[in-house]
Amino acid sequence: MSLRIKSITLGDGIPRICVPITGKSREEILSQSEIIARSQPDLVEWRSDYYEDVLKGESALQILESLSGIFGGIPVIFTFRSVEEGGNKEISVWEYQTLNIAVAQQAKADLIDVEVYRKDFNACSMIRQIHHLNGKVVGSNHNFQITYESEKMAEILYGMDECGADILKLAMMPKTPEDILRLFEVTRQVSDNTQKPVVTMSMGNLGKISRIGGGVFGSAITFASAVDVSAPGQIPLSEMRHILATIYNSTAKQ
Ligand SMILES: O=C1C[C@@](O)(C(=O)O)C[C@@H](O)[C@@H]1O
Repeated sequence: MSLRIKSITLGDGIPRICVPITGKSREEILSQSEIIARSQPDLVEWRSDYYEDVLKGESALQILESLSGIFGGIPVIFTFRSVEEGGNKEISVWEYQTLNIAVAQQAKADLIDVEVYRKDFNACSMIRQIHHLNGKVVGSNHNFQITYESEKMAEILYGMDECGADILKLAMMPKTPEDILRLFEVTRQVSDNTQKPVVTMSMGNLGKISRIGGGVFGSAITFASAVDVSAPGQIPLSEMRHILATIYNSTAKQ
């Protein structure tokens, strides 16, 4: 059920807070990171698809080298989010594979996000390659329009598990409060039936309750903003800390 990454434990009942880095240039990424590091979140996610030079030579690896220095003991997730799943930059399957494998080889990122249901892409094989390089994987899937039927959501999460992902993550957009209830139900069911941490969120304003309450149903990470949001509905880090401390009676840093 729980997974240890550096000094943090995921999946022990208290959600950990992950803050995204969304700078467009090297300068912006590093200055955001300095600010974020000062607020000491549990994890950070570098959303490399925001970075204008991400696909140029070794630029992404150079940024990761700097981030590992800035964040020290705070785990860093490397994510390239494709346009199809709500990201900012087009990337071919070949470029996506090359980039993620280069990041795994470099071994500066603690987790690599892999879009398990990307079209014409063998995610299971990529996950095996990343594991071979001693990397760890966040399997992910997103829909910014709708919330799938419950069965489909469960299938997606179990499919990531079968494929070998170390963390199973699903982000949906709710149209009704019932959509959020269904996401909670699936989160509870899947997290009870897998050894892996499950991470789910309902996005947008309506879905904010899932970012706060998802941990009660088994979601292991919640994303909060320190400088900029990387998805609709993210709550500022300082507010999130207070709310989580109240709900989970945790000793999380304030
Ligand atoms: O998968 C996720 C979750 C997310 O989409 C959210 O809704 O908080 C934010 C993304 O940056 C991250 O990669």
